[in-house]
Amino acid sequence: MTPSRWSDLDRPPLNEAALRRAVVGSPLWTSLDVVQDTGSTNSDLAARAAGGAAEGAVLVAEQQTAGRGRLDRRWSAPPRSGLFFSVLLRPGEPGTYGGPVPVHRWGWLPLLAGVATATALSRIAGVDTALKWPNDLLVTVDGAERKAGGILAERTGEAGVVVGIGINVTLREAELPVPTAASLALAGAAVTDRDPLLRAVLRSLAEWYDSWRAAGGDPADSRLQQTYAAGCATLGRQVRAELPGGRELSGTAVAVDGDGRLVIAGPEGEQPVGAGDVVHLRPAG
Ligand SMILES: Nc1ncnc2c1ncn2[C@@H]1O[C@H](COP(=O)(O)OP(=O)(O)OP(=O)(O)O)[C@@H](O)[C@H]1O
Ligand SMILES: O=C(O)CCCC[C@@H]1SC[C@@H]2NC(=O)N[C@@H]21
Repeated sequence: MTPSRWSDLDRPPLNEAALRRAVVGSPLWTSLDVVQDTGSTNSDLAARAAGGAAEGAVLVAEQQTAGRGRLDRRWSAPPRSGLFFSVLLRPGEPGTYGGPVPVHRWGWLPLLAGVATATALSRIAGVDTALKWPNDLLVTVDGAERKAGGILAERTGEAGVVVGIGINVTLREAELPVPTAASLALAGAAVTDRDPLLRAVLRSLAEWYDSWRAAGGDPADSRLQQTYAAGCATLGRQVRAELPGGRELSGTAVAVDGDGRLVIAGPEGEQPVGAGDVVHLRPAG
């Protein structure tokens, strides 16, 4: 058997038809497509959004050749080794519960996606994840916190946001793109079959998005803020932020505010920083 046949056995394809049956028509999700190979699902879905795609479109790739992370970083992983997908949300359009969500609240969307993913992974795979603000999913492997997933939220048009989620599922140590990365398998996940993992994450995402919208985007009203704070590895830690203009801010991360910004308590008092700023976590201890 050739190596590629081995990896086929190891990493079966997603079952697009079954995923579609399970997901489309359930609350929020209006379409689901699996593509074999593309640059970035975030870029592709943004193009579809510009063409008028409805809220709730889901685009999944078996392989990405130009996966993107926050702050212009790359996201790379071997074909079928994880879940690489994007969803289209339209918080700027009126919804079931009334008017659009005010734009200043949209900073919560990547954090919401982190909470939804962490909740689902804990429930279905028994993996405990911590959230590194704003949107890294950390797992603990041999006592060290390592990144098993990331979220990239990008505005599209006036009313839309594409939320991209990357989760390392079956990557082995030798395949990790950076030594600080990890996978669910390395963290001892009980489930590494990507179909049920994806279904669980999408179900959880729909539930959290629904309650956030029902609360008009106020994270305090929808349990989101307290759930995020409880699962956030950044809070209580020493951080260093690089702000626009080359300024630096060091202090303790004390809260995440109503707009999703990290509040840092430093020598000059408390200051919120946004997801566009670079925040480094100082090692624990
Ligand atoms: N599959 C992947 N899994 C984890 N990280 C990945 C993956 N692909 C690319 N990366 C990139 O590797 C880097 C590692 O993430 P990590 O959070 O450790 O670094 P960082 O954000 O630069 O750290 P810090 O902000 O604490 O200085 C990130 O830039 C991330 O985008
Ligand atoms: O770590 C980060 O900064 C975010 C990584 C986000 C990766 C996902 S994979 C699916 C979607 N498409 C992309 O190009 N990026 C996101």
